[in-house]
Amino acid sequence: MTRCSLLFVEGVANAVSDGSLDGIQQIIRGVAFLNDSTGLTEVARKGLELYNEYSKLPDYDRAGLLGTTLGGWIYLTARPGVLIGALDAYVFAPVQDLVNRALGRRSWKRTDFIVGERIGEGSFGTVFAGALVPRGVEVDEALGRRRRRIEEYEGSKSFKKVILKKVKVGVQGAEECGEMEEWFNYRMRRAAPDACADFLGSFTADTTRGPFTEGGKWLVWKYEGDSTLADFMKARDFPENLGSVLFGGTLNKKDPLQRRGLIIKKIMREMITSLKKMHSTGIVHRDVKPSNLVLTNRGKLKLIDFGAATDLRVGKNYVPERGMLDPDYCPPELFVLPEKTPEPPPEPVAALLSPLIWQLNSPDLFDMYSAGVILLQMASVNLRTPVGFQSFKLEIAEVGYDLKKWRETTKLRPNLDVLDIDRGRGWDLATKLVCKRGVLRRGRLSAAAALRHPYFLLGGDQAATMLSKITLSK
Ligand SMILES: Nc1ncnc2c1ncn2[C@@H]1O[C@H](COP(=O)(O)OP(=O)(O)OP(=O)(O)O)[C@@H](O)[C@H]1O
Repeated sequence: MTRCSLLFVEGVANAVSDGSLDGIQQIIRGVAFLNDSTGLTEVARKGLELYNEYSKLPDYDRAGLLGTTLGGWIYLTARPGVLIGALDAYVFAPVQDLVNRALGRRSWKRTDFIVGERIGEGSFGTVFAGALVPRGVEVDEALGRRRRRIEEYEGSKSFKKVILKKVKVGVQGAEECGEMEEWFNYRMRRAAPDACADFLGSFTADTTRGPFTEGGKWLVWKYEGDSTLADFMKARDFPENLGSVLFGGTLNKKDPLQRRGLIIKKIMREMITSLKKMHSTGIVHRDVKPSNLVLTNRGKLKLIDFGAATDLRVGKNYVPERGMLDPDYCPPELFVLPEKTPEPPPEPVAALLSPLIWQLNSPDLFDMYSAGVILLQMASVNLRTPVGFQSFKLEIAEVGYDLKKWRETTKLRPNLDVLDIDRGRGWDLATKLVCKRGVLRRGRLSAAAALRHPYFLLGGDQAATMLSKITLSK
């Protein structure tokens, strides 16, 4: 073992100090020696043989091979990550499936849930609040009592509130959208679980009774919170109404403008951090808006509604010329990829091409425009009214999506003081998100670049969050 470590250390030192190939050979020998001593020699021997073959090559060929391997590695690990994508598809997804089965998450049935009030309806599904029936409890299936029954269970130990989405039956395309949303939720749960609502799985109704239709599919999430960002934004006291959820009482002594600034900054940081995680795995949400950001009781913003999302790592849910569902937050380019981009090829080919597509088109910038519009809306009450928002859309289009020009010419007289504090860093960020793309389809900040913007650097929101945590834990 000591000899093996010595070989290793020497090898690494040589390889690092003079970049010598002998150093690498020495490392392999170290592995071989270790394996010898444990009886597992084969892999290291093969490595050594390969290396010997490689070192016999003329210098020119060696450099070529090294260059190709390095280039291949960079390509395969570049965004959106072909290599990690292959691991995800062939290793992580089957493992997730096994774990779900073991935990019973994939084998839900109709009688596991109590369906409560209807809280929303989209184009392909109807959303209900509900609860998981506590273990060992028989559900009384009498209709009309369901809503009351949720509250009846509320005090019980294993009570768990859920959100149920009923995929519409007999509506064209609804079934396909349901399948897509399920696929994206599983994918997001593997890639960025803290960025989205906790997806519990799905079930198919076995009979037609109450809200259930035989054969109809239902998707289930953990109930993350009572309100979305849109609900908070509708209130007159926004953003103050989020102060205690996000920071406890730590902002109480601050100047009101500074307080509003910190709340908005924290929301932006949460939203853009989630977008960064999602984009780094190749997914573009395509429907980022306040009503698709749910606020948990712990003050975390989570993304919901992946019905319009597209995974450009494998071309999932990408249909050329299909735009965004909600035109209010849609960027001027309308589509994530140029309209002439063809239908995606089969998944493995699409995956291999994805770094190229990503580098050429930066599809993630699509969501970043929506994030910028949300920032403006949070900053100015005039842009939160339906009439004001519609006027904003017309005015910004008229000035070619140049936000600075819009501010000089707008008739809305928006109060954007909260973006002007701290030497106008918030306003500067807004101008770099709400803009047209340049000639190379760039020019708008990506999520990673936005988080490096001075607006977020040394952000007082982080200090206040820490302070609120310390205060709470006392
Ligand atoms: N996990 C969750 N926790 C709490 N509330 C949720 C959750 N998921 C969804 N909701 C609530 O349900 C509403 C509708 O959900 P969702 O946006 O997924 O459905 P939809 O059918 O696409 O509706 P829409 O087209 O109106 O967006 C959300 O606005 C939110 O209020």
